[in-house]
Amino acid sequence: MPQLAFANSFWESYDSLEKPVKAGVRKAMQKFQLLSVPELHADKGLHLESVQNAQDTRMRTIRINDFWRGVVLAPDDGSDVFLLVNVVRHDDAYTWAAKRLYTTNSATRALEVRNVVALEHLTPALEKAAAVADSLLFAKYSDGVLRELGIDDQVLRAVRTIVDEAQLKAFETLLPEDQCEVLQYLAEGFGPDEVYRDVVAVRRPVDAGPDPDESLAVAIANTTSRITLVSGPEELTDILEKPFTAWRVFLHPSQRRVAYRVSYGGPVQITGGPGTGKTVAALHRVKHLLSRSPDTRVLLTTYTNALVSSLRENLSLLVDDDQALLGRVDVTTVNAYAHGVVTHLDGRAPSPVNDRDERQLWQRVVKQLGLPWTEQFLAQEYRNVVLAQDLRTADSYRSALRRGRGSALPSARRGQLWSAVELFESILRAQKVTTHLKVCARAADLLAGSAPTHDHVVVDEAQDLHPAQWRVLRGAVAAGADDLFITGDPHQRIYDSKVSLGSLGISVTGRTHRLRINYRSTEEILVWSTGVLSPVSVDDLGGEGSDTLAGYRSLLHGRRPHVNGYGSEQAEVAALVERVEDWIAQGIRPSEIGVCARFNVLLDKAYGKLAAAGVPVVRVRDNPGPDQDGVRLATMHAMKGLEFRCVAVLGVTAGAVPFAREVTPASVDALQRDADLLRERCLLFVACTRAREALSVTWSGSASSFVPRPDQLADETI
Ligand SMILES: Nc1ncnc2c1ncn2[C@@H]1O[C@H](COP(=O)(O)OP(=O)(O)OP(=O)(O)O)[C@@H](O)[C@H]1O
Repeated sequence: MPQLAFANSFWESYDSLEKPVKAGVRKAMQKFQLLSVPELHADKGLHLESVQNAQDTRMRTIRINDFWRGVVLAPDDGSDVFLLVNVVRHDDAYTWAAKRLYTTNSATRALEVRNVVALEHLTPALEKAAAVADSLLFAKYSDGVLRELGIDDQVLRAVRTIVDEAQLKAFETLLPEDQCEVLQYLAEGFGPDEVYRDVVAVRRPVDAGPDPDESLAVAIANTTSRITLVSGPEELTDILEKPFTAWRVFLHPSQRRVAYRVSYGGPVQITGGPGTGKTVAALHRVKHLLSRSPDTRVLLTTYTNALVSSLRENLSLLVDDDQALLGRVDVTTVNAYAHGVVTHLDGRAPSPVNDRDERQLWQRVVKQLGLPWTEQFLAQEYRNVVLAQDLRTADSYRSALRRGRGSALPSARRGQLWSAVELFESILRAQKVTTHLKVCARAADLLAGSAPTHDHVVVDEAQDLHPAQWRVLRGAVAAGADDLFITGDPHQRIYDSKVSLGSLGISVTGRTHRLRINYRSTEEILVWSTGVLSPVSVDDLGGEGSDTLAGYRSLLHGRRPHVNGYGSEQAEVAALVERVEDWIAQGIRPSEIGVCARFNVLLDKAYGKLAAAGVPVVRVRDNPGPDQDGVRLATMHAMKGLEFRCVAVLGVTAGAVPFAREVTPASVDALQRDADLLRERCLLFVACTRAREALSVTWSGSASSFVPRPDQLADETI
């Protein structure tokens, strides 16, 4: 019996097919499970036929129905795996198939595909232009070096014509995948050794022999990041009937390497820009950890309740709803976990106040003691120094290094400030309430005196955790191998937390990894959004240095973001309604559209106008389930971790982004002011990077200074 495999190009086309065509695909695929190879060739219904003038003699098409054909790569070397590569409209199928050539990469040994006709056609003319060009992008790499990295003759010829990154980009859809990735890394300035390590070594089978020309079946088996092999009829039905979620099956080698490494000696940190699949890597790690032993317990944390729900759903998808496995994972926010620990071990549930009440309490303290500071300053000092360093006495506060604070506090002043802390805490006690961070501090104390609750902790959205929350996580698991798996992006820090992981007993030295390929947004959206952050640098996740987005890119392309100012808020909202209606008219479901703003006031207006135009709308804070219809409305903060096909960011005005009230005046604390401004900038970055295909950024009056000017952006977005 033959075997069947599916290429990622197939899934891209399959997902958008109409139901009857999908049924036709399923019927055709079943034949590959039932018939022998000669029977397949003879089957009238399947009509497996070769393609005229095909560059790859193994190309065949099969009949799906009168209008659609499947494109299949059939083995001609005695091996028996058929690869379904695409489903294309009847008339286009033959031309599509005729131009493609599948080859085995000499370095990675994976199967790759190129548009061989386009490459042959373009190269000679480009060679002429290259002969008189001032410089060539890959001139400093010898043929030998490039060949070591898997570049073959035809690609090498094309490579020698490339003058700049824009030309490389134009080649991207034509080049074989692994070779293209090698070239992209080299173009980004990574050295050949790094590229070998990150692109080749992670794919190359450990037992790769000297001969790269093995059978098609072997090459297919080597291509796990782009091809799925189906083992039997049940698996076939299963994967063709469920909505295909590529992330469950195809991991980039860099994702697979971090998620499925058998064991780490201690805490491990995975960073990467928005949409690089950090959450996906965290979910696969949980799956791996669960498989290690039948009674392992895993704590999986994220930042908001909305993200907890989506993590639960996705984990359930990943482990095929296996309740025995799911029963061994606690998915929660750190605050909710800490609350549970305190309730359980103290025997009563704490009552944390919300941020607004906490501010009011500080106001009361300022008034009562006649202090020279604002309530904002005190709240920040309490959060960023006292709770961050877990200072419990006046003496420890007096001698503490106030890292990140820009205002000097001499000893006498510190005494005065400490009396404010004491008064604040005594009011909390008198009212029998507490704060979320104090619940965390209590939980960490309790955990220190009891057994760890879990065998492994996996932390997603780690960038915003406060040291008090890290202490809880540290206490949830015994220090040692595979204790903490941490994913986060310091460019998406939108709350005021500074941490030094090392000082909290979480040393990731030698165990840090970075993901660079964005699977969510188009390159056009990424380039624009990274322009928001380009004037600044951010601290890394562990608080030991700075982080960068070098090498961060997307393989997807689309339209440039729509960026526009309006004369009034009314005009801006009216334009939003039109835009949303336009997206819906293009076939985008309302639930695939996200609309966000800095404040609820503007969202309320957008809600009213959209609803009045007959567009279904829901608020993200009302936790709509995945099946609930309606455009999603959320504040920028609530957009964290979410994604939508289309995103409109409203109200990006000079007065709202940054929001002056959230920015500490320089006269109060200059360092805090810088941190606040950075946080506001990151907030806009987070909001914009939620978009998959279309992004609109608008304002009324004057634009936020964070909106990149055209001259601050790379060429292709202008
Ligand atoms: N290997 C993959 N193949 C296909 N799609 C993927 C892959 N990895 C991630 N994705 C998709 O890319 C999108 C972003 O992934 P994910 O949410 O894990 O990124 P992230 O790095 O956690 O993002 P953010 O930091 O912005 O929250 C999701 O739609 C996810 O399904």
